Order: sequence, then C-alpha cells, then structure tokens
Amino acid sequence: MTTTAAEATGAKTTAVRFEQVSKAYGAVRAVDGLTLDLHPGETVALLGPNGAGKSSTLDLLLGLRTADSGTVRVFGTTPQNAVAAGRVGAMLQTGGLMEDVTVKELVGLACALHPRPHPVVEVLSRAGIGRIADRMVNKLSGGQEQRVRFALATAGANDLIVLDEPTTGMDVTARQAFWATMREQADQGRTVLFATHYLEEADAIADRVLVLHKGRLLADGTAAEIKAKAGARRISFELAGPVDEAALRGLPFLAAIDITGNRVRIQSHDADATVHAVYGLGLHPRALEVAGLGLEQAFVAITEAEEARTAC
Ligand SMILES: Nc1ncnc2c1ncn2[C@@H]1O[C@H](COP(=O)(O)OP(=O)(O)OP(=O)(O)O)[C@@H](O)[C@H]1O
Repeated sequence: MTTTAAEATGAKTTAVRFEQVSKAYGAVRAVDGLTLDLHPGETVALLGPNGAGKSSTLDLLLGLRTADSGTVRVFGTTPQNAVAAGRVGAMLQTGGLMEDVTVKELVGLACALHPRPHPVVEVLSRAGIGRIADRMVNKLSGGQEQRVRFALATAGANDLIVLDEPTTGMDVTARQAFWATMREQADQGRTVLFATHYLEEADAIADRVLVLHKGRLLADGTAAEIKAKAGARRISFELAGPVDEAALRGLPFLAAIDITGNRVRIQSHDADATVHAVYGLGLHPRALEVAGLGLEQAFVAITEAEEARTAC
C-alpha cells in the first residue's frame, strides 16, 4: 500500500501539530521548542504555573500570534486557514464582548458569520443562556458573560474547540453543565483543548494532560500517568504523644513534610520505607493512611522538581 505525503506526516489524523515551535517576547521565551500532536476526539488539559506559556501556545494555535521558529498545523493547514474554514472555535480569557446588543443578537451574529453555523436557538440553549437571550450584553454578570463566550465558541460545527480558563467565574452548576457539553462535543469526534488552573477539572475531564513549564512540555499523559510520574505517595497519620519534629524531618525518602499539631502529612518517594522508619523511631502513628498523589500535588511536585533542576 502506498502512503500519501499527508498520511506520512499524520496530517489526516492529527488535529493539531506543533513541531519545534518557539515564541519569545524580548528576552522571555514564552514557548520553547514545543513539539506536540493532538488527535481528533481527544479532550486535552493544558496545565502550568502562571507564565508557563499556556495562553501563548493557544494564541499560536489560533493564528493570533506567529511563531519565531517551527511550524504549527491545524488539520494539516495553517491556523489561519483552519480558522477561516470554520474548523476552530475558541473561548479566550481576553477580549471584551460587543456591548450594545442583546445576547441573542450577538450569538446570532456569530452564527451568521460561521461557515457551518448551528441554529441560534440551539446555541443559546446549549450554553444555558436561552432565558437571558433578550438581555443587553452590558448587563450580564461575569459568569453569564462566560456562558456567552462559550456560545460564541460553539456557534458552528467546529472540529477543534480551544478554551482558555473557560470556567473562571462560573458557578458549580454552570461548570457542570459546561463540561457535560464539552464531553458531548468530544464524543462527537471533536478535539477539545483547554487551559486551566483548576486541576480537579483536568483530572475529571481530560483524557490527556499536558504540563507546560517555561514554554516547554514537562509531562504528557493521562492524569494517572502524571500522578505516577511525580513518583511520590502521600502518607498521613496522627501522633498521640509529643512530636519530635527533627526526627520526623530526618525520615528517609521524604519529598515533603507538613506537621500541624499532632497531624503529620508526608510525601514520600518510598512510602513503605518511610512508614517502616516511622515505626523504627518508636512512634505509634494513628489513623495511618497511604495514598497516591492527587493531580494538584503531582503538578506541584513535577514543576518544583523542574524549578530546582533548572536553578542548579
Ligand atoms: N505580549 C507580551 N509581551 C511580553 N511578554 C509577554 C506577552 N505575552 C506573554 N508574555 C510573557 O510570556 C510568558 C508566558 O505568558 P503566557 O500568558 O503565555 O503564560 P500562561 O501560562 O498563559 O500564564 P497564566 O497562567 O498566568 O495565564 C510570561 O512570562 C508572560 O509575561
């Protein structure tokens, strides 16, 4: 069987391809040699501390900024072409909404401009803003504005949806509805890429988690793989008697320790050996628990380890 050039480069099956992409602002390397493929139907969370390069990466992907070097391809073409063809919907942090119009007029405009629009009523209803359709945009609360942005991002049949911290300002109900809708979109074969600081959302929603740090990809895998990569486990227990902090801080394989009153919380690279050493100190821990790291702790462990490595 012969392989076409497009198949050989993965253009047919790859929603997004970054190859050695870099972007600097003066001396700041916002994106630094990023290589990455995203596939149709994937829900991907982009994590990273402030300034890691998440928004810059999304801007490059949407063609809002141009890479200094490397190539960005969206469905095998340039981001600008993919956006113009209506294949990409985006919900960004910045950018004000047009104000002197109603919600319905604004959403109607987005639908009218989309090459493959959905019916306005359907878009309003999916974003949960049917009941405020006649309200002026400048009278909306922050959470309602976010829902309108969501409606604008889903005004047409996009193949890729890009979301920069989409649920900021939404209440719990709105968040749940939002993610249920995004899950439906992914189930229909769309690629959903979202940057977030809510690690529990990444854990619950994403099939794949990317951890960015100083513009570089530190980790790429399922949430479970990221947690395993952090290579530590949590141990917690209480002590009945006086707490000898110095002895506890000298326990083997510690990644971190927090002692609050009689409660001790540890992150250990070898939980069995650390627990064994706790008993070796002659201590009698109560309510002992050993568990894997949560995504948040794994994220902190991975990014702190990188900070320490690059500081050397
Ligand atoms: N227009 C710009 N001019 C100069 N520096 C910029 C510009 N945009 C971003 N930066 C810098 O590039 C780096 C990456 O910023 P970016 O906004 O991509 O990170 P982020 O991961 O989205 O951060 P946050 O989580 O705080 O939103 C930061 O150091 C930021 O200060």
